[in-house]
Amino acid sequence: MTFLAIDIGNTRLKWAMYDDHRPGAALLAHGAEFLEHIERLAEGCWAGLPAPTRMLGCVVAGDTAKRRVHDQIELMLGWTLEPQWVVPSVEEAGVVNGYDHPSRLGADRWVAMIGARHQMLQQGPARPLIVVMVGTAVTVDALDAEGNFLGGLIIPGHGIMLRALEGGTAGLHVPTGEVRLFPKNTSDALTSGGTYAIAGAVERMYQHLSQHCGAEPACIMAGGAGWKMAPSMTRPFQLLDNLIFDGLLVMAQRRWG
Ligand SMILES: Nc1ncnc2c1ncn2[C@@H]1O[C@H](COP(=O)(O)OP(=O)(O)O)[C@@H](O)[C@H]1O
Ligand SMILES: CC(C)(COP(=O)(O)O)[C@@H](O)C(=O)NCCC(=O)O
Ligand SMILES: [K+]
Repeated sequence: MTFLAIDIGNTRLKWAMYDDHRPGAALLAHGAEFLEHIERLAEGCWAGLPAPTRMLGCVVAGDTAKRRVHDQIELMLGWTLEPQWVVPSVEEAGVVNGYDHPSRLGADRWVAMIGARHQMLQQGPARPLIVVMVGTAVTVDALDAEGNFLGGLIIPGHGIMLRALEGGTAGLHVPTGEVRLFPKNTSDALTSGGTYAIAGAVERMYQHLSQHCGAEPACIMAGGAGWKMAPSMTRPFQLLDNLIFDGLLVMAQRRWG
């Protein structure tokens, strides 16, 4: 009952193979490729893996990326699975989608919220919840204690912020700096500015949500650049490496039992 989980973001494809399609399944293998290297998967890290029985993925990088992954799956000898991709719905796994147009919500945000709520309920009582994903873009999503997704923020990630500033000015081409409370050079000013812009957005959402719910929210953070944010956060949070995969496992169990 091997299960392949795939998360195609705007920078990298992340994949993980589990021995079953349920939360708590054993991780057999995992990896990440930049999108320009998707064509390496079949001959590279997927070669020699056991054939997965099922596959569930989420993709925000567009249909071309999805088709390129289908091509890699077709190249795999003995793999006969039907790839399935998450489409955000009105309700799934105890999370209610409050977006104006539920299917226009990023599939990665939907999966991450379902994974995060499941994690929280494993650890203790239901609380309001903030889900932060620090990838190409940064998303800060809010759920009340009942599992209603109230809405969320989208802001540029570290890389996009820096490239936008470099592209829009003459004097901001500098190496990466350090995060400082009072930056005294351009490199540190840019690195600190980006980091505190993200931390500040999370702090604001924390205030909105605790005021709205009258309770202190839990905060779960994930994404390739999550570790960069960890020292600069203003509230308690939990950093989860496999949040999207956790969400895909919850959804897979509900689909296939
Ligand atoms: N080892 C790494 N490889 C790639 N990106 C990294 C790495 N460490 C940190 N990052 C940062 O993480 C971001 C990509 O994170 P990821 O979660 O893969 O994004 P996405 O889901 O949007 O593809 C990049 O913008 C980069 O700044
Ligand atoms: C906000 C995102 C670009 C984040 O993408 P990522 O940083 O994970 O590559 C993605 O979730 C997306 O394209 N969302 C669709 C629009 C929305 O969620 O409103
Ligand atoms: K992502």
